[in-house]
This record gives sequence, structure tokens and C-alpha cells, in this order.
Amino acid sequence: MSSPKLFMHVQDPLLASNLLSLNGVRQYELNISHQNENWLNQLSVSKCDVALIEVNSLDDVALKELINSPALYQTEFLFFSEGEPDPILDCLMQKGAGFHYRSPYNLKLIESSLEEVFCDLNRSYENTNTQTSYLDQFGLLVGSSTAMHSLYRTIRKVATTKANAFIMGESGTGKELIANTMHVFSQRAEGPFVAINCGALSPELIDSELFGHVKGAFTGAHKDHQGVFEQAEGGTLFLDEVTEMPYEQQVKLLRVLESGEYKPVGSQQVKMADVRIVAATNRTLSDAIRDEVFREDLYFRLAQFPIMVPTLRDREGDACGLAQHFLAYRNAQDGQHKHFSELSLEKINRYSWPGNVRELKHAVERAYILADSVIHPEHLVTNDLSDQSETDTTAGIPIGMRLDDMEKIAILKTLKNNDGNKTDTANQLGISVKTLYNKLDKYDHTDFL
Ligand SMILES: Nc1ncnc2c1ncn2[C@@H]1O[C@H](COP(=O)(O)OP(=O)(O)OP(=O)(O)O)[C@@H](O)[C@H]1O
Repeated sequence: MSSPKLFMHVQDPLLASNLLSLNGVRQYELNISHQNENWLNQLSVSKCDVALIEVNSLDDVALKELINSPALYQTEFLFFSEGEPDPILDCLMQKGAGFHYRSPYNLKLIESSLEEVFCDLNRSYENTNTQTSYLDQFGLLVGSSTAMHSLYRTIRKVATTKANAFIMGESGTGKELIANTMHVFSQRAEGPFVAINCGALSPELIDSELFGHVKGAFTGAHKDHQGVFEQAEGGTLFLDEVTEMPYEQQVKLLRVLESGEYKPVGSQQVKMADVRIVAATNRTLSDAIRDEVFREDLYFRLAQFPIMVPTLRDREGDACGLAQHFLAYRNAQDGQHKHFSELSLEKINRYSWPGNVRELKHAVERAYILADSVIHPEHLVTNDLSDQSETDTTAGIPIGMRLDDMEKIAILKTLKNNDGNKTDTANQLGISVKTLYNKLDKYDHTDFL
């Protein structure tokens, strides 16, 4: 984030050193001019927000030029003079140039004026930043931290190979985005990218979801249905939460990976799969294998390239950057100018984000809905147990809140209360797990990008 800039053209050494010793001056990005003439040109080019100008050191020509210069309206001026009457300076003051301090100077007053101007400017810098994102982006991934840049390099290398990849990382770290980015950079980019959540598949329909079925294969199979292997033909199939797939189906998946062959349910026709598999889990794999939840042989088939995703707390600086990024996109979507207060940014920076980017994105979304124009810390509800703000902000529902926003808040709040457990959340909300997955998926994909 850039900070306000201060231009200084003061030739009296004592005054210059007095001004430079003020905290009010040092908090700006400084631009000091030593040229007697041409200072106005230098000021115009530097686009400084504040200018400290010693009038006695100037010739009248430059000062006269300032009367008609755009710089007069773009910059806040603090003039310093010995106090001789000066019609040009009077004219500038009439045009609203700013402050005129006469010798002897009261440094305390100057300091407080500069502080005030700095605060106002910072507020407007925050405002303009509500519309922009300043993080680097690779494919679909946003983040400027060293950890993310190292991940980008890995993805670029793996993407161009034919190997299957296994992405491991905590929930909400962006594993699906990584898989999608890998697809975008692969030679299969022209083909489809199909993502399924293995945890959301109903056990009765899982074979059909994976391999498809033919009409009449079972009651309710009124027409042929393409499974995900066929849908992803020529492209990439992303198996999210693969460790949640029932153990028996894992054997079938292993067979397809070994031979490339599969049969739709109810069909005798063998089909050949031409897909690249990218799988992901947020479980600790060694535990899942030890507890016989996940087959070790399947792991070795899938993990030709294991990729570890850094947690958000290991991506220094990215939490605030992503929050600004999400807010900028949300503002752009609704034509709004909402922005974070300094304290909210501090809160975002301090918190450990156990639910990673998803938790952050949802927190920004909720705050955006609840805040009028400034997002204060109490609008940012986190899983932090010491955070009491939730009761304050969501106890009363703002009048006129959209019904779909209310539904979103109810879902995210219940999910948070259940520590991310989707089955318990769906039960409490009275909806199916599949509906919950669909809604979360919609929030993940439509809100910001
Ligand atoms: N680096 C990132 N840049 C931008 N958005 C991100 C990033 N990482 C994650 N997101 C967003 O966070 C949300 C969660 O991401 P994603 O679904 O890819 O996480 P995941 O690791 O697959 O989660 P889970 O393990 O629960 O399936 C999505 O809305 C995604 O767009």
C-alpha cells in the first residue's frame, strides 16, 4: 500500500531541520527539492499530497505560476514566510491553497496540522484501495508470499507432465484452485476440468457418478448418464476429499488408474479413460492409511507428484492482501466503496485463520454484508474463541437485508459453530449434505472472482 507523499522546498537550514525533526513530517514519503527555480515543475511531476514551501526563498514568478497550476488543487500547501505582505500569497490563500505560517513558527501547531492532513489522506488512500488488489496472481491463485511463489513454481513444473498429482493441505487452502491452475497450464487446457467432491457422493450412486450408467441399469435410470471419467475426457478430473471415498470404490478407482478401463453401470462395453487425475485431501495421509480409511496402493498410484499446500498463516502478508483482494472484487460487483479500518486489518493480520482462505473469504463476505461503509473489527467474525463480536453484529438482522444474504450468514455461522463438520451443519439446518455442498460451492465460486 503506498503512503502519502510530502514535498519540501525550504532553504533556511534551521527551518528545514526543525521541520524534518517533526514526526508529522517523517511519516510521509519525503521528496526534498533543492532547486531554486523549477520547484513547481518538480512538485507537479512528483504528485505529492502535501507541500511545505518557504515563500521567502522563492522568486515571484514560480509563486505566480502556482496560481494557475493544477498542483494548487492537487496538493495541500503549508507556506512559511517572514510575514511581509505578499499579494501573490494572499491570492493563493484565497484560492484555498492551505496554511500560511508566519515567523516565529509554532512547531507544535505545524505538527498537529500535518498529523490531521496525514489522517485525512490516509483515509482517502484506504478508500481508493477498496477498488484494487495488490497481490500477485498465478493462474487462478492469488498471493505474493514466498510460500505461494514456491508453490507457483512447483505447479508450473508439474502441470506440463502427464503425471497424476496429489495435493495435500488443510481445508480451505485452495486445493481445488491449484488443481484447476494445473489444468490451465497443462497440455489438456483445451479439454474440460471436472471437479467432484468424493465426500459428497451418496454411497448408492457413487459408481454411477464416477463411471456413468446406461438406461435401465437400476430403478430410476431413465436415460444414459455420463460419469465424471467420461465428462472429463481429454481433460483433468479433480477428486477432492478422495480419502472420503468408500473403501470398496477405492479398489475400482485403482483399477481404472492401472488399466485406464472402466464400465458404466449396467453396460458390458469397456471404455478407455483419457483423463489426468489430480486428487486432494485435507486429512493427514499417514493416519488415513494406518486407520484403513484410505488404501496405500491407491495413494502411490495417485501421488506421482505430491504437492503440499502452505496454510494461510504460513503466507506472510497474504491474509491482509487477500482480504483487500476479495473486498475489491465485491465492491466492483456492487459498485460500492466499502473499506477496512486500520484495526480490522490488524485483526486480519493477527488472527491465525485455521479455516484458511475459505474462512477469510467468508469472513470478508459477512463483514461486507453487515458493514455500511467501513468494515470494523466487530464485523469480522472469526473462529477465535476470544472474539466476542459475533453476538454483537449478527444478533440483530439489518432491516432490508437480502434473503439470500441471510441464508448465507445462517449457513456460514452454523458451519463455523460445528467446526466445519458438514454433516452436522446440514442436519441442523434441515437440508441435505449435497444441498449444503452445492451452496458452499456456489459461495466459493461466485462471490468474488
Ligand atoms: N490463493 C487463493 N487465491 C484466491 N482465492 C483462493 C485462494 N485459495 C483459496 N481461495 C478461495 O478459497 C475458497 C476455498 O478454496 P478451495 O475450495 O480451493 O480450498 P480446498 O483446499 O480445496 O478446500 P477443501 O479441502 O475444504 O475442499 C475458494 O472460494 C477459493 O476460491
